[in-house]
Amino acid sequence: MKRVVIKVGGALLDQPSTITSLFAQIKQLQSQAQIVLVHGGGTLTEKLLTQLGLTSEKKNGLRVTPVEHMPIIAGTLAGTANKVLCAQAHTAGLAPVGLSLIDGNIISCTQLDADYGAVGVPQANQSSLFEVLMTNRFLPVVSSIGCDHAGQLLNVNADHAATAIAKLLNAQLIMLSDVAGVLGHDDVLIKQLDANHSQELQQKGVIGGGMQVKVDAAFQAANTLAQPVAIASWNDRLSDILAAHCGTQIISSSRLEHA
Ligand SMILES: Nc1ncnc2c1ncn2[C@@H]1O[C@H](COP(=O)(O)OP(=O)(O)O)[C@@H](O)[C@H]1O
Ligand SMILES: CC(=O)N[C@@H](CCC(=O)OP(=O)(O)O)C(=O)O
Repeated sequence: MKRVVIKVGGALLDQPSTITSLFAQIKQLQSQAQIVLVHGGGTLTEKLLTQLGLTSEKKNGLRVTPVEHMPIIAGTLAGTANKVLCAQAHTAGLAPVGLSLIDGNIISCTQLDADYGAVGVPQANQSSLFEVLMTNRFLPVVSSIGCDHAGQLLNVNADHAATAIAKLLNAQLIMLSDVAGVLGHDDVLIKQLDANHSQELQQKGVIGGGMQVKVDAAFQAANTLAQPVAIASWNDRLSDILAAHCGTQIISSSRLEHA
């Protein structure tokens, strides 16, 4: 059966009707595909850190994470964000199983760089837990909290986590966010984006912040999987995204060479 990894940004948590619609579509899609949902929670994390009087800086789109912030970040991502989504999936008649990257040794992580603190770089590791769950029609709902060899909790960007999971499962990857896809000059939606065009737009600052991280992660996945990755809006229909009728298709280098 075809496999699809769907990544949703954490701002989705503020859109209850969109969550309801998305889970209804996931339920339908489960008859044709094995699905894993990977989620972020950046906005929720930011809100709680601010409420606690802590400042949080982003560097190249990644949250610099002092080790002492990790209990709060693990709480929002693997706790609140994960459980709210699982509860909504349950209400939609799905059978969610909330996981982090640590569970079942799905993804191994190393620390990115001391300058970023407890930020992890994820790598595909072991798929057996996913196989068991998906074969039995459970919906894995995965947060981007990982750990290193020594057991230190790490904050992994959720786009990076989704890419590692798509590679692990050799799955089609769909990244859903609060925009129609990658926007070019004058905010016009780019339907197909190749590496050269992306580099040009990044240099001009047209693609920036969180979208830069997402696009780079999508290229990594597209190149490894040798198939396009979709970046689209969570208001688009999943069937339309899978048919490449909306959003941006991130095109792998190998596709270009063979085009
Ligand atoms: N060229 C671009 N096209 C679309 N969005 C962009 C672009 N450049 C920067 N962005 C910003 O990136 C955001 C999406 O990234 P991010 O907030 O990290 O998403 P998510 O939390 O869903 O992973 C958009 O809401 C937009 O503000
Ligand atoms: C290292 C890093 O950047 N971690 C992210 C993890 C959450 C995330 O990626 O959430 P979204 O998908 O909603 O942006 C963060 O702390 O915001």
